[in-house]
Amino acid sequence: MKNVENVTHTLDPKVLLSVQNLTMKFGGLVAVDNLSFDVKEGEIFGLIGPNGAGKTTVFNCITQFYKPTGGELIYRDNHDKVVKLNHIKVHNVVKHGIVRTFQNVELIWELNILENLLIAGHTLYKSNFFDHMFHTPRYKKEEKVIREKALKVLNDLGLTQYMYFYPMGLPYGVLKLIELARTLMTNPKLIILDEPAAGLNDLETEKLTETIRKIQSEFKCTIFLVEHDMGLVMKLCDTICAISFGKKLAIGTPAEIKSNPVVQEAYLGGE
Ligand SMILES: Nc1ncnc2c1ncn2[C@@H]1O[C@H](COP(=O)(O)OP(=O)(O)OP(=O)(O)O)[C@@H](O)[C@H]1O
Repeated sequence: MKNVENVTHTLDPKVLLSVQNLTMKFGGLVAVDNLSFDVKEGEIFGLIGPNGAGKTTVFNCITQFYKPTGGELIYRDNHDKVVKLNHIKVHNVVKHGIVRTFQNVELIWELNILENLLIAGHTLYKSNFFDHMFHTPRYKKEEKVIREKALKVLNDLGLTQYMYFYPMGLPYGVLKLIELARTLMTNPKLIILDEPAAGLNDLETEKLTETIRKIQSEFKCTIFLVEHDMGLVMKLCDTICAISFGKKLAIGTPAEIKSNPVVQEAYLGGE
């Protein structure tokens, strides 16, 4: 029998992820309703909408945490292979170059920052249990490569000074940057950020904006974010898709979305 994870599909060369007629129902509730949009390779794409609009559900469908009720998610992976994410198992999504952060900081509090990054890099290991048990040359070589990568990522994001600190007690803004650093350990193509600026002050938000831009340009990643801070979304995103009750209201540049009367109505209720 053919393995469905290996079936190839077609996709416009400029597009990294194509969300096609995505629908997610929870019993009688339609959280995402026949939603379609494309995320272009290398862009910063924002998904916005009022509370309960279905934004997190879209994320959860892309990462296969939820299996969509309907529609297709077509994606060009880090081996340039076009795959249908619906066929990928949730634990294999990261191997295709998709990584996400959550609304709350999700670091391992018992490990220092460097160790947190090393753990995140484990998906890159090719060595097996035997290699790990007996610290074989293959294991030692991989350890060295992953450690060098972690040190480089920390340096590139200006976080080297925190390398041996434990997360507890570090400023929230720094923890958010460390989460971003951690996502880079899996060599991602698509980074999904769930409300990255939530809980940050203005200065921290400014630093976060800079770091996201750096990740886009220097690490050549595509960024897909959900964010309630409209200032940040308008400043950072190349393309914005606005949704309400799981349906698409509009898609376009920040200026187009800002001046769209349907989007204004959904946010302000026509006031
Ligand atoms: N696992 C679930 N079971 C049942 N209903 C759910 C589940 N997950 C989400 N929902 C419902 O789906 C709808 C969309 O929720 P979702 O969390 O995707 O919205 P959101 O746009 O991310 O909201 P917020 O901005 O408040 O985070 C809501 O009505 C929510 O209650």
